[in-house]
Amino acid sequence: MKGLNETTVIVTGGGGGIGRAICRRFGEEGSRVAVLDRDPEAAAATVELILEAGGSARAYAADITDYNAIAETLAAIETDLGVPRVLVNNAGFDRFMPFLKTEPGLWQQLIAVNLTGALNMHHLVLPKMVAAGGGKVINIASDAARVGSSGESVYAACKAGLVGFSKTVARELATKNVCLNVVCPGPTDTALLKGVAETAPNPEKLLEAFRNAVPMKRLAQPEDYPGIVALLASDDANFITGQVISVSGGLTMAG
Ligand SMILES: NC(=O)c1ccc[n+]([C@@H]2O[C@H](COP(=O)([O-])OP(=O)(O)OC[C@H]3O[C@@H](n4cnc5c(N)ncnc54)[C@H](O)[C@@H]3O)[C@@H](O)[C@H]2O)c1
Ligand SMILES: CC(C)C1=CC=C(C(=O)O)[C@@H](O)[C@H]1O
Repeated sequence: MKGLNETTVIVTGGGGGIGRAICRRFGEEGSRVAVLDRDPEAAAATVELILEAGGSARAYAADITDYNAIAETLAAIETDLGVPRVLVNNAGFDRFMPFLKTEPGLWQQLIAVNLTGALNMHHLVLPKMVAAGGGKVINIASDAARVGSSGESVYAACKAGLVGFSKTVARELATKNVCLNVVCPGPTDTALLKGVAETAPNPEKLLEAFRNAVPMKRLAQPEDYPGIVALLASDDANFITGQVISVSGGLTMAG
């Protein structure tokens, strides 16, 4: 893809299922990949895979909910790899529970990671992109934000918030050559979905219901996402901003 070779790319949650697949793709494109994750071993394992394949990557252990820690981590990334031109906000987590059974403590945890964490990343990275003359942000939200998902109310609210936030900042920075777009996965075969399913009374029944809700009748695999993320990060997408794209086998068909 145009414009990704020797470009500095940050992927949050780069040690997880979808994040790792995205990191590997940027490695293949010749980007310098900053694999940011609160799980140091997971981040290191992703870096190992990229290096083995001949790419360039470094691991950064940091929690996106901690503004000051992220500021320090970004300073280190800039020193090691250069100013980021691409940011993929992918870190996220969920607990599956009907809203009336949830407690405010869980809401705060979900909001901290899925919404405030992404705000922290934007607030600290976007000024660098503006100063450098441009950049690309790809936010990984969820089809739960677009069609709703029983048991994921607060998570869905955070992801819908991320969609509205992305469109708004896309407008604010449109003349600064900074493009923000959103990719919405549907149910995907990763640790996050397994964790969600395990908290349901009948995990296999829930996974079957997810499969049946998808017109293409399968769960997504992490490898379903890197193509669209790389495209949106590339120079081929220089006139695309504020868009929301579902990659979910037809679960959401939005005009
Ligand atoms: N798996 C699905 O069904 C599904 C569906 C729709 C959207 N998504 C979204 O896709 C993204 C990736 O999910 P996944 O399925 O690969 O999950 P995953 O659990 O496999 O990976 C998530 C990664 O994020 C990291 N992380 C979590 N909180 C963090 C924090 N505070 N700071 C830094 N790192 C943190 C975890 O350590 C993990 O490595 C998430 O935003 C998720 O909401 C997933
Ligand atoms: C809409 C639905 C079947 C769905 C979308 C997204 C998810 C997510 O984890 O973000 C899924 O768990 C699932 O609920």
